[in-house]
Amino acid sequence: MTKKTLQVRILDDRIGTSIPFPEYATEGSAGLDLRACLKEPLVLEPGQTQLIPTGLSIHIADPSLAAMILPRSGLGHKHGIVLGNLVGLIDSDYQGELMVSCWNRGNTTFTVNVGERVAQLVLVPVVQADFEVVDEFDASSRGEGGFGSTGSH
Ligand SMILES: O=c1ccn([C@H]2C[C@H](O)[C@@H](COP(=O)(O)OP(=O)(O)OP(=O)(O)O)O2)c(=O)[nH]1
Ligand SMILES: [Mg+2]
Repeated sequence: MTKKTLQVRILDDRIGTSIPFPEYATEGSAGLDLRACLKEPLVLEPGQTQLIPTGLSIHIADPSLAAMILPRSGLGHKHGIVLGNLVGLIDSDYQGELMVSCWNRGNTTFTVNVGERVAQLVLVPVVQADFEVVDEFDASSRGEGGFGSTGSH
């Protein structure tokens, strides 16, 4: 396991009191659940998308890292609550509030309660590319085949 110390700012004084500070739910958890730092419950009608504040900002600072905001499987599978941007990518130089775009892709109304865990944050390694422009690539066994070129079995 790699551990990393991240700077975090608490932007809402309910974080750490009535709304728990994010934590890894188990020793093996990859994600930290992000909670809806709302003033009041938010009703999401089918098809609606709302940007939900988390009350937190992080500064990853290290360009070899990023954070991803991913849906929670229970909310997504059972209630159709996923992310309006499908996946959120947090740049290492972003210092603003972590925001979660919640999309009700289901066909029933869903109420997001104050402090509810709406998504999860995963820290991931990043490699920035230096592009070397070439005329041709060394041959590979796949070549230009894609989009099902290897068949369906
Ligand atoms: O779910 C998300 C996605 C992004 N962000 C923040 C962090 C990220 O670093 C910044 C910009 O995100 P992105 O680059 O994906 O959005 P953009 O539409 O390209 O905006 P920008 O022009 O600011 O880069 O917005 C969030 O808080 N939540
Ligand atoms: Mg961008």
